[in-house]
Amino acid sequence: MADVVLTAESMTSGYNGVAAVSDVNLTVSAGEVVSILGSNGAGKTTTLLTLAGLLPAMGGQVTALGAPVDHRRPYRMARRGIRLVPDDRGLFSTMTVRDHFRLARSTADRAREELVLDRFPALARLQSRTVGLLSGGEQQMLAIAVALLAEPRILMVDEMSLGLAPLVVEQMLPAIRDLARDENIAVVLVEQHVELALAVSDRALVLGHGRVVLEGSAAELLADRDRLEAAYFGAADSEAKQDRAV
Ligand SMILES: Nc1ncnc2c1ncn2[C@@H]1O[C@H](COP(=O)(O)OP(=O)(O)OP(=O)(O)O)[C@@H](O)[C@H]1O
Repeated sequence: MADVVLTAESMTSGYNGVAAVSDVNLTVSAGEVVSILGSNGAGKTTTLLTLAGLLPAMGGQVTALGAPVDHRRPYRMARRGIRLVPDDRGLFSTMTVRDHFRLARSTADRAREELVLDRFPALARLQSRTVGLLSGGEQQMLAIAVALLAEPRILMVDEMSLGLAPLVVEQMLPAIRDLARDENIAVVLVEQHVELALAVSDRALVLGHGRVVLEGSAAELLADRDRLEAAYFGAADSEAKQDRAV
């Protein structure tokens, strides 16, 4: 049986008591890549933050690595091996690449650092560069490298492709898939690049107005583009029609 490491059951969450996502069900196994897709405002980041324990669920249950996710103890979640790379990458712009590695050293030994640098050799050459002078792709590599130093069992990445050149995204997304397979990490991606995300994912779900409007294996979703587009754009279209009717 697949080693399920993350589950959401009827998960509802949002802000100031108002639900932004409702009734999300999800399971992710070790080594699997699952993408959360959907148009702007659909609820992707809210879902990811709730899965990571950074936002409280208003209803339902989230379980990670066999225990309920507890938003009141984010450090405990991190220690248990859950890492989120936020869409702003969570780096310090005036610190160097080496500083970021040093900061993470309490959780990483030298051998782990070598392994991570093998995956992103560009970072080895950029050790003394401050983050503010790195390209977007290099910053993204660093953000993921810092997360990997902690040997995560669940890695969540929010909009990895944000601000990156398409060619860089085409390199980085397969690197994430390889990571999941090689290190048996469960990966949850929030992505706007639907085709590229599906190309590296095992499964995906599409959110519309905070609800799951379509889900399936990446192969199934790619094989039925009409259905995928209807799910993806349907919510936005109906919203535009309502606006025009006013
Ligand atoms: N801090 C917040 N306070 C109140 N409402 C919020 C907050 N963050 C997001 N929202 C609202 O929750 C809904 C879902 O937002 P969310 O950021 O999860 O969507 P998304 O799918 O990630 O969007 P995008 O692709 O544009 O980043 C939106 O209506 C948004 O306005």
